[in-house]
Amino acid sequence: MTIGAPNHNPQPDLTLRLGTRGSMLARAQSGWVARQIEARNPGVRVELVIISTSGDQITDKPLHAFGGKGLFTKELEQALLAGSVDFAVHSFKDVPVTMPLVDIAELVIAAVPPREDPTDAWASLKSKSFRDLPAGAKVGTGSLRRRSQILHHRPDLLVEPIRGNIDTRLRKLREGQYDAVVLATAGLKRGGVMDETWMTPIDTADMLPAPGQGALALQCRQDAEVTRRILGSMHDVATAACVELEREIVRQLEGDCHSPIAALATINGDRVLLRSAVGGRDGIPPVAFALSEAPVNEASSAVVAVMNDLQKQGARQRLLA
Ligand SMILES: NCc1[nH]cc(CCC(=O)O)c1CC(=O)O
Repeated sequence: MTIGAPNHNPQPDLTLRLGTRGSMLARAQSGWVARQIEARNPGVRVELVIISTSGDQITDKPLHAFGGKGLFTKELEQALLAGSVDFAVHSFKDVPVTMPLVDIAELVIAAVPPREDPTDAWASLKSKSFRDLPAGAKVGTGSLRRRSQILHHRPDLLVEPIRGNIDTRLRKLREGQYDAVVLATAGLKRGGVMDETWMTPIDTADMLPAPGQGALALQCRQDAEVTRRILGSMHDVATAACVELEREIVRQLEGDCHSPIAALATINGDRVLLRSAVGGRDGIPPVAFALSEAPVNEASSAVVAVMNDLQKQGARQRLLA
């Protein structure tokens, strides 16, 4: 630097408004994204704007019971379209697989950050796994995917609905309303509440996660070039590819984010492993399981193989019947 020259930033100062849900998890995820973006883009500040969604407002019913797509994403998308925020952070597993919908063609997922741990976690004060609970013990989860996989291993357990954000679920567990609850490991870790003395990630051989679990989607308006370039600094190609494969399974089964469908793609070197587990309607066991491995550049052949195998086991019919 020339002595006496003004010491200015290479980029003009810019503030991006990040629309986020108000839950502990949403704020933690958005805070993480905000800090990452600021670190990667000197001169850029990210400011959090809290937006309440219908999924947050209705807390007394299981999600699949009042259904509808995008319960946690719709109000954020409206704020993006209205221009009151510049981008939004979604948990990828809450983003409808049919997105972009026709009416929100103006929006785009501009980046997929590196994935956090995709597993589910077993939280319990009295057991380390579903294997350790006595018959009749009560497990809290409203997810049909988790329900079908737990009952597949342990048809003698009682799986009962539980709603509320992570703090509420953990409180209900501590109060003894449940013997165990199942939560996404990523949410516990990002929220800073993972306590390894009574929370244990469940091996993916025992329970496969929801498509997109542990991954985030950064969404903005299609025409917002500067925002798109800045968000692009967060993009992780491998995560985006894996999540796309997982979501393709749901699309081909004509399911949605409330279906008892699990899928996980993992990349090892130049190969991708795709695994999927599908329960029956209402989360009824048994669970159909399929896996396939392929070179990363022929990943769609793994989807074809997994779908064929699931179809042989009648997965689509069992989702509807
Ligand atoms: N459906 C709610 C939801 N959406 C995303 C997460 C966790 C974070 C993630 O999976 O990325 C959770 C809570 C949970 O399943 O425990």
